Amino acid sequence: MPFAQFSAPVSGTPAVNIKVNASNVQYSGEDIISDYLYDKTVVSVGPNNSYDVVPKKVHYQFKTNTKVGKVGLMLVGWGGNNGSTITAAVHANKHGITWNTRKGKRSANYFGSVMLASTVKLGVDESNNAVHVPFNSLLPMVNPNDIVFGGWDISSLKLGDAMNRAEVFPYDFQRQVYDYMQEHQPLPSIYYPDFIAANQNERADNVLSGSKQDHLEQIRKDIRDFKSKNDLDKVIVLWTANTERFSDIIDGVNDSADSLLNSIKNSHSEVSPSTIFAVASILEGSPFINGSPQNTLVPGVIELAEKNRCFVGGDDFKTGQTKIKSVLTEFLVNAGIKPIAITSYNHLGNNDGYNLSAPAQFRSKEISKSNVVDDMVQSNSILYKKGEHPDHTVVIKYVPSVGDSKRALDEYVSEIFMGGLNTISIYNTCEDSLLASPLILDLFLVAELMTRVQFRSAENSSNSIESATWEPFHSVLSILSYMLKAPVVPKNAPVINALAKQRAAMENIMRAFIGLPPNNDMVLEHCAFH
Ligand SMILES: NC(=O)c1ccc[n+]([C@@H]2O[C@H](COP(=O)([O-])OP(=O)(O)OC[C@H]3O[C@@H](n4cnc5c(N)ncnc54)[C@H](O)[C@@H]3O)[C@@H](O)[C@H]2O)c1
Ligand SMILES: O=P([O-])([O-])O[C@@H]1[C@@H](O)[C@H](O)[C@@H](O)[C@H](O)[C@@H]1O
Repeated sequence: MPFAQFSAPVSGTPAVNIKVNASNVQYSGEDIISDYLYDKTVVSVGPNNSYDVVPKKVHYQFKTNTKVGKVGLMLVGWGGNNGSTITAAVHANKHGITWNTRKGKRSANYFGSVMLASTVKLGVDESNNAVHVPFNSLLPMVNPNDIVFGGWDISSLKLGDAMNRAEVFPYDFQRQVYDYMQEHQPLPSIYYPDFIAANQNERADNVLSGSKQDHLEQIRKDIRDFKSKNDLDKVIVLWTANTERFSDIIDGVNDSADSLLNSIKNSHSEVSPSTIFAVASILEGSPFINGSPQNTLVPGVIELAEKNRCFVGGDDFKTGQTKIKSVLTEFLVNAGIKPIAITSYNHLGNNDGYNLSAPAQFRSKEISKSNVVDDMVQSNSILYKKGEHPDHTVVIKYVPSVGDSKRALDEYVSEIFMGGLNTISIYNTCEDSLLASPLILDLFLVAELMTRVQFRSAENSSNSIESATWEPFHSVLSILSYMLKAPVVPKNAPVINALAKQRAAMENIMRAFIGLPPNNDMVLEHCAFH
């Protein structure tokens, strides 16, 4: 069977054509079917700290459809810094735009996207040297240059003017993409002032009237119209609008799918705009991803997604200060060093910072930024007693003059050998939107891939795997965790924030889809004398 040409990574590197020649992998029509033995080590802790360890192999089969199709991405908050930045960047990559800066000519790229600008070790060559390939070449993925953008904003600015307002790109770049961007007009959106900072009112000139049910039906219609107008095979909806306050979780209001749908019908005040977008997306069969910290994915949304076998993911893009925290804390704790204080301060001057200058919106961000060390701390009972954790403080200040060029200052104080103390201080100028917007692509690309994957397992059955039914992954896409500060996971699943573990999970799951074992870096080939 001629092998499907996977989409080339668009940053100018040549297309990579991976074909796995093994008895456990079949290329059948449009599908890649892999037979996979999942290694699981079951541990039983007995008396006197005795650990009984049983290695197990669980049989899975994965089926990945290789037909990518034409896919749309609808951004909520399209006219914001992230939304306008990613749209402009895709236009620039698509049209090969270069621009002049004080440091010389610059070309479009996708740096900062783990799928498009990072590599994975595929295996070793005949001399046992590692062979690395672009992450997105492991499986067929959307070429980002082909993404059809759409979306909503409570601000009516067209995307060219929104890009100008964002002040992220230099003039020589903006002038070259302006006309492409002005073709994009955000659709009117849902605006409930109670959920975002009052200071956002000044830009809210593009809002829907009517009841919450009217809003739900309008957003659903917008998704349908966008899909048919652009002749799309599927649409993914991603929230990159302002941070909302948390919604109270109330029995009978948003604790179940039925109660949530009923609350929307009754225009209950506790149903947020982002939750209505999530419900609309799910009812239209479009995956919904939350790039902000608020609890959009209330229990009613999760249940609705599960009932409709539709994907949801979130929360809050993990970009600069928090991404480093999820690496540094893992390094310290795994080195047997005990962080006792983590102080994260940052100031920024963009509209996100303006919105976060309000207490309720800051609280949402404080929560998502504060829980990121929990799994690493809880993994080491030598350093931390049960319930013990480092002092962890998050401060965010709004300083208009720095604009999108957020400044992050962090201090890590740790207990080291024999009562010593170690202090690590970091000053990080994170260009907020240039770090966050590539993650919009990663969330989109991985979520889209997952819509084409089914699996079956015989783990909890005495029947053969062939008699098991193919099913999609759980609706809550925890595989997206690497891109998110506060990963939402299926009920009873562990929350993993350690960045290296998150990346390894994403890589090894995709390797399993093409029948390859997990990467382990043991390099035993190089351990012999001869
Ligand atoms: N580095 C980053 O930029 C970064 C990192 C992590 C998370 N985030 C989060 O991503 C989100 C967007 O960040 P940004 O810098 O683009 O912010 P932004 O303020 O520039 O953009 C948000 C946009 O959403 C619009 N908006 C607000 N409410 C809306 C609604 N109900 N419907 C449609 N549009 C609405 C606003 O008009 C604005 O254009 C924020 O929640 C932010 O906290 C940003
Ligand atoms: O860089 P990071 O910590 O991942 O995330 C950022 C925060 O540091 C910043 O305070 C906030 O304004 C941005 O929206 C973003 O959330």
